[in-house]
Formats: sequence, structure tokens, C-alpha cells
Amino acid sequence: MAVKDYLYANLMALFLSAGLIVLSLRYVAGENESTFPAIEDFEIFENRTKLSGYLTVILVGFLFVIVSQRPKRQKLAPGIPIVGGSDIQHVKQNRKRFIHDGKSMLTEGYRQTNGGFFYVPSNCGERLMLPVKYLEDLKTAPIDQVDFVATFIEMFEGKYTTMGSRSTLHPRVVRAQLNHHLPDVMPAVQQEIRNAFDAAFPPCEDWTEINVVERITKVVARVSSCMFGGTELSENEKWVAASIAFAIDGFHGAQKIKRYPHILRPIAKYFIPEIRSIAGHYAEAEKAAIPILKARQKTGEKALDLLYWMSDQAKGSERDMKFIASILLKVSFAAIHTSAAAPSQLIYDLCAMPEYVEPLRKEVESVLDPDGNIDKKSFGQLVKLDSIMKESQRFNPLLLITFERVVHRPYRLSDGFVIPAHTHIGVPTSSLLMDPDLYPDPERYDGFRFAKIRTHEPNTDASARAQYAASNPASMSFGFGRHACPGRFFAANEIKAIMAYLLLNFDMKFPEGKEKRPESLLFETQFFTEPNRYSHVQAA
Ligand code: HEM
Repeated sequence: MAVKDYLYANLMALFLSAGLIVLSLRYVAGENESTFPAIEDFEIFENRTKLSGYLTVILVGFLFVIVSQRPKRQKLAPGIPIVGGSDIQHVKQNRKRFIHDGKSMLTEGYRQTNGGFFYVPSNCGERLMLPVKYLEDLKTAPIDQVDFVATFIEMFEGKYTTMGSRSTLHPRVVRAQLNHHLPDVMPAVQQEIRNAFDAAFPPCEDWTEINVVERITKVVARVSSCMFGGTELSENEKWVAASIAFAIDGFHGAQKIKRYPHILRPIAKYFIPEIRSIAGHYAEAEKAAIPILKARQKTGEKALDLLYWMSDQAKGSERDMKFIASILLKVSFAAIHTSAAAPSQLIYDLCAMPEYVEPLRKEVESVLDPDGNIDKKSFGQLVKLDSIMKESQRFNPLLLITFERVVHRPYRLSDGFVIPAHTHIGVPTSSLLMDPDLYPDPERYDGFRFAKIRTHEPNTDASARAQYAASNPASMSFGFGRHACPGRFFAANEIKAIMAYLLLNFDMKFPEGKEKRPESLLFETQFFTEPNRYSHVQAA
């Protein structure tokens, strides 16, 4: 579709340009030429010359837009198979198929090549899937050649939706300050979980149907906001709503604008409601964050939250408060829907396999301190909960492909293989997670598979790799290398604390007549939790 639309748009542009040229020439030449022009004719001639100048500028600008909007040509590496066949008809069909069937296409490619190189057709060209042995080669590759942010900008049409950011402020601060202060942040987060559940899951005497994804997303948005800027931010309902809506509008806005040919997108963005509402979310972020930053600037107050650390670590132009507020919104994009998916998926798993509930409850009860909190050491002792979170993610990962990067210039790997310029690369994470060489009996859901490894082989590499937040070539759900998710340690604790609260306070089951967990919804590389309903009742 992209190629057809692109040709069509260029054809339109060509006709328009030709029309403009003809018009300007006719105007400059005039229709009633006389051999001896009068004075007023000289004025007309001067005006016409000016006009033709303007038209030429417009025309050159127009042609420049066409050239600059043109998608970069992709060259394929020779000899690498393409899932579904390499003739152009099949490739075109399979680009469409990828939208809702990417998982099985990746499995097909992964199995056929035995985990080797393969291309999978998609809307952003034929993506090159890499064998994991090359991750070491690529993990520290220069970002101007192997570009992490470009994947986001392309996937979410960042030029129009603002998704994706080249700022390093938030990854820097999450990686250093948040991870360092994680134990200090968690008590407030756990209090916020109690408050958020009181608001989003009010106590109920009888089985009550709720929308899992919606409610959990609200809880996660509040809890994340507490870590971003304390209770002043988490209790700010307008901010919390904006932080949830930002990602949703960004996603839908991107899908809608992708339907337009490249050349029309700069205009089309004004007609897409989701893209138009994004400016409002930035305004809300500024309204919420700037007063907090100003008050702290005045009093010199230090805080244990992301806003404080960002303003403390910001350099040069990063110090602008509007900029910090905009980055806050971008962190919320990285943190909220991603972390909300995990407990939602796990709730479905527990409704389908209730035999896991009691052992998990017992484990949580055994580590609580007298205030009902989980402390730093106890988070590490929740081995069963950690294990089932990882198993749940193995069956329903957030992303089918991770370590997504755009290679801008030909990139030579250590064994001489050259990744051609303008190639989207990635690792087929969902296929790795079902590889029997990495996960014995992979199709069997074994909630405690990782707990068993950690119990039988404590303090080993295998035990470290069996943790939820681990990032290694067999466990790629949080990516790998210099851009591996820096928020995964916070996410792991947050999800554990949410699940602990749920396990201690609620029973859960599917509504009558629904025994099986709902299938996740697949869209391109993303796996969405089915926004189904389940019943809950307050326990004890
Ligand atoms: C279960 C929840 C989460 C999942 C599954 C997840 C997943 C990911 C993935 C796959 C990447 C790309 C890594 C790569 O390609 O190598 C990433 C990057 C990132 N994540 Fe997460 N994430 C989660 C939660 C969070 C949270 C809670 C935060 C913030 C506190 C966060 C902040 C970030 C940031 C800032 C990046 C970009 C890193 C960079 O630019 O170097 N994530 N995440």
C-alpha cells in the first residue's frame, strides 16, 4: 500500500507542478501580446515577473518536499530467506499478513532458519531478524549507525505524534538515580497502591465484573506518577488521565496517519483528532509538573522522585521546565501501558489456572513486614511470584520483536556479514521464548519453572538469568545492550507489589461460562491484553 500510495501521491504532485509551470508561464507571457507595450504593461510585466518568482519558489519547495518525504530505499542482503516467499506478489501479501499474524510468521522464519537470519515482510519494509549471537556485536554500536530511537519514531510516526525522543535525560536518570534509590521509593509506591486500589477497585461483597485492563492501567498510572512526582502528581486526576491518553492517542494517531501517503501527512495531521489532542496532553503535563518544579526551586526541597532527579541532572537546554514536563510525558509512555500489561495478563493466567493462587498468597504473606509492606530483601524473596510473572510474559510478551533498531548505513558484523543501509533489524523475541533448546517443553505453562532453577541452582548464572528483570540473549523481553529497558527493575517491583495486594485482598475468576483466558490481540509487533472482564470479590 505504501508504494502504491507513494506513486499516486507523486503523480499528483507531478501534475500539480506541471499545472503550476503552465500557469506561471502563461501569466508571465500574457495572453494579448502587443509589440509596443505601454507604461502600465511594464508594471504588469514586473508583477508577473515577481509572481513567476514566487511560483518558482513554491515549485522548488514542493519538489523538495516530495524528495524529502520519499521513504529510503531498502536493499536486501543476498541469500537471506523472506518468510512467505521472495517474489514481489508474496512479499506484498505478507506485508499485510504481518499486521495480525506476525507471531506465526516469526515462528516460521525462526524454525526454518534454525534461529538464523531471515526477513519478515512488514509495513516498514522487510525487517531483518538477527541470530542472537550478533547481539554482542551490536549492543554498543554507534547510535548514528544502529539507531534505537528511529524505530519508535517510525513505528509511532513520531514526526506527527511526537512519540520517541532523542533526549537522553530520562534513560540516564532512570538508569542511575531511580535504580539506585529503588528501595527508598518502594514504601511510598506501596502506599500509593493501596490508595489507587481503593479508588479503582472499591471493596465489594459479592462477585463483581470489572474491566481488568482499564482498572489496572489506572492503578499503574497513579502508582507510576507517585514515583514520577510524589502524591501531588499521583493525586492530580487530570495529569493521570493525560498520561494514560497520551500513549493511546499516539498509537491511534500513528495508525491513522499511516493511511495517508507520505507527502500528504504534514497536512493530514491537522485532521486526525488523536494527533490534535496530543498538544493538550503536553499542556496538562506542564500544568502538573511546572508548579512542582518551581516550588522546589524556591525552597530547595529535595525529593525522591523522577521530577527531582531530572531537574537535578539536567544540563544546558534540558533545564527548561517545559522540556522537563514534556519528558515526563514521554517517560509515562514508556512506563504505564507496558507495566499495566503484565499484571493484566497474569490475572487472566490466574483465573485460568487458580491452582497457582494459594502458593503465591502464602509466599507473599511470608515476606510482609509488620506494616504490611514488602521491603528490599523481601522483594528478592518473592521467587515464585517473580517466576510466574516471567512465565506469563513468556506466553504473552509485550512485543514480538525487541532490540529493534534502524541501521542507517551498511553495518559490518564481526564475521563479515553486512547489514544493508536502511534496514529495520530486530530479534524475534516471541520465537526465542518458545525455543525448546532454551525453554524445555516450551508449550507447557509452568508457573514455577524459573523458581525451580533459582532454588536448585542458587547464586549461579542460570539463577540470575531466570529472574523476571534479566536481560540476556535468551530473555529479550526488556531488550538488550545500551538501550535495554532501564525501568525494568522498578517495573518488576511495582508489578510484584500490585500482584501482592491483589492476591491478599481479592479472589478472582472469569465470569460464568468463560473458562479459557482470552487470547491477546496482535497488532504488528505489539501484543495487547484483551480488554475482557472478570469477576472479583474481596477476600477475608
Ligand atoms: C513490564 C514493563 C516494561 C517493559 C516490558 C518494557 C520494555 C522495554 C523495551 C523492550 C525497551 C527497548 C529496549 C531495547 O530495544 O533494547 C524499553 C526501553 C525503555 N524503557 Fe521500558 N519497559 C517496561 C517498563 C518501563 C518502566 C516502568 C520505565 C520507566 C520507569 C521504562 C523506561 C524505559 C526507557 C526510558 C527506555 C528507553 C531506554 C533508552 O533510550 O536507552 N520502561 N522498555
